[in-house]
Formats: sequence, structure tokens, C-alpha cells
Amino acid sequence: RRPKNFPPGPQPMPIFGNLLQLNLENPIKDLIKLSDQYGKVFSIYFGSRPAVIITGMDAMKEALVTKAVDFAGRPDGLLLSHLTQGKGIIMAHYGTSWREHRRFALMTLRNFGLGKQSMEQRILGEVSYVSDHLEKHAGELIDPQTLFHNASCDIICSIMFGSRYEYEHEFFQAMIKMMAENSKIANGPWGMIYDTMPLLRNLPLPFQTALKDYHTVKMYVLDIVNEHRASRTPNKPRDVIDGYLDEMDKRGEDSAPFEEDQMLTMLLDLLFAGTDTTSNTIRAAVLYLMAYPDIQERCHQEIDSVLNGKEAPSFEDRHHMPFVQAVIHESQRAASTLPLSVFHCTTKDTELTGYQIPKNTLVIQNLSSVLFEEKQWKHPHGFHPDNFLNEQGEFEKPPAFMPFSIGPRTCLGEGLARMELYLILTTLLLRFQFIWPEGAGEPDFTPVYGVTQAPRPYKMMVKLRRK
Ligand code: HEM
Repeated sequence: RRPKNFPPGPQPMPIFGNLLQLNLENPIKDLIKLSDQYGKVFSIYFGSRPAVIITGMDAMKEALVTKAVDFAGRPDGLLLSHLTQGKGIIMAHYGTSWREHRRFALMTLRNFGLGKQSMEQRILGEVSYVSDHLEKHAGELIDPQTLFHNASCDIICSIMFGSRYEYEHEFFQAMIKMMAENSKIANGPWGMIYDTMPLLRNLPLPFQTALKDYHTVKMYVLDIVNEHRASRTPNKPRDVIDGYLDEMDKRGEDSAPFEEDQMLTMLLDLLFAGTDTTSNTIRAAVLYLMAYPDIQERCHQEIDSVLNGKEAPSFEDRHHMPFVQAVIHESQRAASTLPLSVFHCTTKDTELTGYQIPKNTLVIQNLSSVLFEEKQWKHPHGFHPDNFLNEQGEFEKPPAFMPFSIGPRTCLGEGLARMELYLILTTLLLRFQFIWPEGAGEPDFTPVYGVTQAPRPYKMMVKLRRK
């Protein structure tokens, strides 16, 4: 039975709660239907555990901005919390260790900067590998999934470990494989079973693979940390690892919460959070550019005219490219890359839209519901860069654009992700035309649902515009 004055919702069943009433392959439509029936804030049961679902911009702002601290927790008892043991940043409880690690990560990302290369140069450096690959295979059918995935992952590697990896490197391949498999397990029915039925957790079921693979990659990262210990010069950080070791030195004997295991989890968090998200968004953008060649042509014209013969774009150039900016933002909106954000929980007894929500209640933000909310957008459905252009044709971001979430837990990689999306897409558009292959049927925009949602796999062709 629901607690008194708890948000309403459908009647749960024993053991399963409301799980069998949701399409686990993609619950988003069901969640919207339930909100039509029960209101913007409603509840469902995962097994015997209640979860509050937040729908639409107004309720989202009330929870994550007005009552920011009350809703800034992370839940225990999910597969992701077990993998990270509540350490690092993403699944860390709201408190001192989370706050200090978040601040440290933000500062080091901002400072890169640090070492020899600026963030911009690192990204442009990585795009040159992607460009070379595309140029070599111009005119052929190309599957962009692995290519964009490798590039996003390598950008994070270069910031954290000080060097990028050849895409064929043993560690790089193990990491990419672990991330792909773990997100499949965490997203799929086994993840749901793990989250709802604690009694089954010790059985030899596929989630054991997730735990084992996570540990293997963590041990690889520990080797990299130990190499840094041997080769570093204190207070001359080359990358995030050196910066973290400096911070541990500064704090002396009792360096808590800056400790080795926290560092390893934070590094894996950044790798996880920064790879699929960016690469799936780029893949969605390219799909839309191929599906709407007139929009792609307008981007080509704007980029050519602003760069005016320059070899490569700089991040500053974006201010002169309102249409390209609008296309990138509309791609993010349409892709809705983290449709249900990362799950939150309440840090104290609180209230939302007049309902009472006890401390430690699981809270799910339906970010998709805001990105497609009818009253917030000129064109809520389909792909319309116009959503981000005002009457003067200037770039303007509506307040319902929140693919990175809002509030204290908002994505800490937003700055990096925005720079990557802009520099990668503009550089590639400068050099190539993306073409939907003849005979491939109509492009299918229906996403594959997951913690990070992705476009369906597709093949593309490229034509070289300029060497
Ligand atoms: C297009 C790309 C990206 C999107 C759409 C995205 C979106 C999100 C969202 C929705 C959250 C959850 C926020 C919440 O719980 O309220 C999140 C959290 C996070 N993201 Fe991103 N992200 C992207 C790229 C990145 C990158 C490149 C990095 C890092 C290098 C990153 C690091 C993180 C971290 C560490 C968190 C956890 C923050 C916390 O719990 O305090 N993300 N991201």
C-alpha cells in the first residue's frame, strides 16, 4: 500500500510491483500514458520498492531546482550502485565525498589546459583520426558506431591518462567491450531482475559478468595509475591522474575522501559517462543530416562562409554559426540520449506538487517528457532546428532544453560534451558530405532504448568535399 499522501499510480502486483505493466524494451511511452492518467508526479513499484516519476518541465524544476538538496541523492541497491559501491561521482551519495570529487573533476576538466594541449586541440587531434578513416573509405558503406565510440572514449582517455590509445590496443578494446556489455546488462531484463529481486543476486546469472568485467577494467586502470606514480613529477600534473595524486599528497596521511579506490571509481565514471553519451548523440545528428539533405546543405554553406578557407573550426566560431548550433541542439533534443537521466533519491522527507515523499525514495526524472513537451516547443515532434532560432534567425535555447538535466547533479561533462559535439560535427561537415545509401530504405529514427538511448545501427556513405 502507498504511504499516506504519496503520489498516486497503478495498483502493484505481489513480487513484481508494476514491472509487468511496463514495456521493459522501452518504457517511455507507458510512463507518458501513466502520467496522463495519474498526473505529472506519480508513482510505480519496482518489486516492493516505490519510485516517484517526475514528468514535464514545471515539476522537474520544482524538484531539482527549488528543492535541489532534497532530490540530490542517489539510490542504493541498483546494479550500478553495486558496481561502484557508492564511490566516485555518478552513484555517490549526496555528501562530502561526492561534492569534493565533483568539484575536483570539474576543475581538472576546466583546466585542460593543464599539460601541453588545450581541450580544443585534444578534440581536434582525435577528429583527425576519424577524418582519415572516413577519407580512406569515401564512397564505401561505413558503420559509424565503433568509429564515433572510439573517438569519444579516446578524448576522455587523453584527458585522464595523458595519452590516447590506438583503437586496436588491448586495454582500449577491453574497456570498450566492458562498457558496451555492461550497459546492455544494466539496461536489459537482467539489470531489472538484479534491481528488483535481491535474493537472486548471488546466482551465476549474466549480471555476474558485469561485476567481473568492471573489476577487470578497474585493475587495468590501477596499472596505469601505478605507472603514473613511477613517472610523475609532483605538482606538475600531466593529466587527471597526476592531479589526483597531487591532491592526495597535499592532504597528507589522512587524505580522505581522496583515496585510491575513490580515484579508480571516479576515472571509470568519467569514461562511462563520457563515451556512449557523446558518440550516440553524434550518430543521431549524422542520421538526421543524411535524412534532411537540405538542412545539411545549409550547414555546409554556413560553415564554409564563416571559416572562409580556415583549416579547422575553433569553439569560438560557434557564435557566428546560429544554424549549425540549432542543428546540433535539435539533434540532442531528438536523440534524448539519457531519457530517464540517472536515477535520484530523496535525501530527506519532502514534498512535491503537494504530495509527501519520504527520505530515500527512488526518484526518476523523465527528461524525455520535457524534451518533447507540447507546450514548451514550437515543433515538439520531428526534427526542426527552428526550435532553437528566434525571429531574427539568432540561436536561442528554450528553458525546456535539459538533456544534461538540471540542479546540483546536472551533468558535469556538459562543457566538454558541447565542445566535442560542435568541433567533431563542424570539422566533419567541413570536409565531408554525409549520404544516406541508395537502396537502404527510409531512415528509421526509432531509438534503441537504454540508460543511454541510441539510434538504430545504420550504414552511411561519405563524399569528400575538401582535402
Ligand atoms: C551528450 C553528452 C552527454 C549527455 C547528454 C549527458 C547527460 C547526463 C545526464 C542526464 C546526467 C544525469 C544528471 C542527473 O542525475 O541529474 C549526467 C551525469 C553525469 N555526467 Fe553526463 N552527459 C553527457 C556527457 C558527459 C561527459 C562527456 C562526461 C565526462 C567527461 C559526463 C560526466 C557525467 C558525470 C560524472 C555525471 C554524474 C554527475 C553527478 O552525479 O554529480 N557526461 N550526464
